[in-house]
Amino acid sequence: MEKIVIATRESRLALWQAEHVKALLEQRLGATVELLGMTTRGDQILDRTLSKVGGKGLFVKELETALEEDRAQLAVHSLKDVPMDLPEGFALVAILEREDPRDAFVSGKYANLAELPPGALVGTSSLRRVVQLKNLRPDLRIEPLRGNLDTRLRKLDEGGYDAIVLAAAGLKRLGLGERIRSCFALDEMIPCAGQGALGLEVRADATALTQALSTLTDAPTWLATQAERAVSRSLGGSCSMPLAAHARWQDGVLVLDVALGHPEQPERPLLKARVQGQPADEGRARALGLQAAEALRVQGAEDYLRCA
Ligand SMILES: NCc1[nH]cc(CCC(=O)O)c1CC(=O)O
Repeated sequence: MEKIVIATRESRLALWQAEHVKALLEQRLGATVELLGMTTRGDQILDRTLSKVGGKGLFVKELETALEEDRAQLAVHSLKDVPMDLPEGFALVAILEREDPRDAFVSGKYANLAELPPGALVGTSSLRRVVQLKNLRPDLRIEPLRGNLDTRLRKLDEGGYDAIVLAAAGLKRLGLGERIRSCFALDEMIPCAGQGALGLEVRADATALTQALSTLTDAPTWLATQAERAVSRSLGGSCSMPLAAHARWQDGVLVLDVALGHPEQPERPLLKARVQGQPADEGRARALGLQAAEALRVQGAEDYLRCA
């Protein structure tokens, strides 16, 4: 196989993930691999919430341009940052085994959410986390928090917040696991679709590379994330939608938990559903996702989504 160039964002987490995939390609495929670091629009815009400036696609577009121009052959993404439908000409060809998918509670003074005093200030810019936090603790004040992981931790340490909520996977990958005071249970703070998993994207016409990379896919993660992403896709998935979808394997059964909050009135009740099944292939995993989306519609999801 010829040399593979991986296009990657330059945040510490993105570089870690690209290096991780580089090592995997070298070990498992005997490939020669180089990294091409680049800055995306999503990395540059730090003063506004992502949902207001164009959503998930902001982190992947520059990488796709590099693939298009053949400056790189592979893009490594946090799956949760990848739009539900890729632009024409690109394909998600492998999904690697998932890290811890949970959200983490990070704080100097407090060990968990229950310990926070009334009216405490929590930092997060994710609408999904906002609606679930409000549902668990209506008294909390929640303020925006953006930037890469190091920036967010610094803002906490400088005293800007009583606590912040971050993906456990990112912290663990960067060796910052000791900053986690506690993890939320998977059904009280349901992760977003794809959280903790890595997705490999190539040009749709890269047949040989697609074949080689597909051997790296972790089948249980692939099926679980297909179910999760189908929920988002069905409901018109975007960053401006406070949607949580997480599927986990329990004794051979895939249990999919979903929750939807109101994007402008986070205090409105969460719509929640759980569906389960034993999908043997991608199509049936997606069908499980559609079933969960339908369960949310029955509860009035359309009404919540109208203003999004
Ligand atoms: N939205 C940014 C982002 N994209 C991926 C991760 C962490 C790693 C992962 O979930 O795979 C994070 C940080 C966070 O949400 O706290």
